[in-house]
Amino acid sequence: MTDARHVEEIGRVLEGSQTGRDSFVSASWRRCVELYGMDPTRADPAHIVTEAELRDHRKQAEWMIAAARSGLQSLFRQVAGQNYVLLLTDAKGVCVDFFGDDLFTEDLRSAGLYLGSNWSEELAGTCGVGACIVTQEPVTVHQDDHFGNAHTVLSCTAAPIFDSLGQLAAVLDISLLRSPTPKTSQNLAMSLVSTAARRVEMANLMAESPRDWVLRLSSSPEFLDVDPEAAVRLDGAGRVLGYTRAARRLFPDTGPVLGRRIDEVLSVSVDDLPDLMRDRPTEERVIEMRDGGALFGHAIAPKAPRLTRAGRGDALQRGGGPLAGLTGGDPQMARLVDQAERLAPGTVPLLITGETGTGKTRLARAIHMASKAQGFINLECAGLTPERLAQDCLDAAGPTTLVLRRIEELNEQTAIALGGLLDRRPDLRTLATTCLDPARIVCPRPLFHRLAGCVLNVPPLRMRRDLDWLMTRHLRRHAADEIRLSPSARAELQGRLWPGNIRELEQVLDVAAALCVGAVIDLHDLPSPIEPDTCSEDAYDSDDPWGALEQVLEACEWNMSRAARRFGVNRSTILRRIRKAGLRPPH
Ligand SMILES: Nc1ncnc2c1ncn2[C@@H]1O[C@H](COP(=O)(O)OP(=O)(O)OP(=O)(O)O)[C@@H](O)[C@H]1O
Repeated sequence: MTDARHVEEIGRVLEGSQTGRDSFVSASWRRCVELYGMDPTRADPAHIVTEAELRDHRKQAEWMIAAARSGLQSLFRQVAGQNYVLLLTDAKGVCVDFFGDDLFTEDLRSAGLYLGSNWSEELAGTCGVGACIVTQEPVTVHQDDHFGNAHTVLSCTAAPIFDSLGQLAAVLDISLLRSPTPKTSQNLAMSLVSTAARRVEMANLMAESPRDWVLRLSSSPEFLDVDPEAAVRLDGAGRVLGYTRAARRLFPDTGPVLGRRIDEVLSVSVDDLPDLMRDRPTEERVIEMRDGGALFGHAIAPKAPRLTRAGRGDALQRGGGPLAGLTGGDPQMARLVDQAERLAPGTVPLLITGETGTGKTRLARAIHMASKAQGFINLECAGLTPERLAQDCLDAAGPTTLVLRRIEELNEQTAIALGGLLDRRPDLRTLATTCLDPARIVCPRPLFHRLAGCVLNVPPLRMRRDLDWLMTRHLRRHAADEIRLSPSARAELQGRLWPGNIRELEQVLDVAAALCVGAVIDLHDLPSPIEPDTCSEDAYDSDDPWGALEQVLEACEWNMSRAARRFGVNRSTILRRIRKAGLRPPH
């Protein structure tokens, strides 16, 4: 349609004619002229908020950006290569997160499709985001559905995202710079964006609710546990604390639902929740609906106060203890902690291996605390003389833990003296640490075997899945006030290689906490990453970094972009390497 015909059609709609447009489009055109005084012939430039305003918008939408990010990433993966761009706007229409193809950056900028652009109807005229904010429903605003001539090449499909109190929180928009003429060509986009918005609401509700019951609902038993349609959050008395949009539609229309008991709005009571838990087959977890239909329910019980590790059941039953606090659920660390807990009370000498800063000494201390030994001697092997060794050990009587840091640095005389000391003092239990592969430690073999009764390997930070937990815990413990990381700073840190491991992480966070103004550490507050350390050894072999591909992918939960950042390559290289290595993501 030419510009003149578009303007002429808007004129006819204003006079009350039906031109075959969707009614929400005609209504929006009328508002554009009559309420906002807009002129469709004028090609207004995109409305971009200032840097400072954008920071404010992003800050207020921080929780939503964090909840939406992985949903947006997976949606962007689904449409990759098809020229779609994804925008997440806040409830005011300002774009606070953005995914687009770098190849089209210029085109996207000139169409106003980038961070900070304001797509509210009163500024941008009829458009996907604006219409979605007004109608609070998913919409497609296709080509000349747009009010202003500047936007009639675009096709925008947008779905609303609601917070758990039922308020509009954000809009997820998927836009095309060039699209086929029929509007129906965007039906698939509509389905994708609506599904993504539903999942973001679900993720947000789950993240808010660790101490509450969550009842997830689905119309099909097959999808109940994997991709439910709706969810409600309940307190211990069964009162509704929050819900997703789809759940709200299942409740009666009359009056507010928040604070009411679940049995007043659905045919299920708090006492039924245990019967709807995962140990029952999905098809048995039926909830009769008042209209005669049925839904399937999945009740998730409140989490116990803080589960720090995903270890084995029996290990969990042994409870907290000094070792449990070493991991936030990383599977490798959980196994290590489990082994350490079993070995700690005995007298077997342990050799703790791992790159610099991974926490070997910290593990040694925790093992000592979980042991029966009373005395604790902690010695650095570099420069250690036989006299100093003898002197320090003389002072300790009774069962004593002797930590020998960096055993590879022990000189020959001290190694001989250590052998003699261990002969004389059977109550000394050694916990030796090393950055080297045990096979490369130069030390008399008899002594080596006396030190390495069992080898415990501490994983490097880049292989750990509890990086988020470590960051949050360090900030909480060491930074003054309530300092948090912005989503972009967190994403940047998640992508680093951490050659200095936890020690480096702590330093980076301390620097960032000191530099940031206010309570949020942003990207520019982070010091640059340091070069890989020569002590970082075999696990990340610089001759064959791809040998660690599968481990890195697992540590990144198969997030290709994050893995790409860790290797310092782009996503397509990672994909090629995955194919070459014949790896498959876990289901
Ligand atoms: N599990 C953990 N949780 C939190 N902080 C940790 C953990 N492990 C180590 N750290 C912190 O990381 C830093 C380095 O730890 P540690 O000195 O034990 O490393 P290391 O492997 O012995 O290093 P090196 O080999 O260079 O001596 C310390 O500040 C320690 O408190």
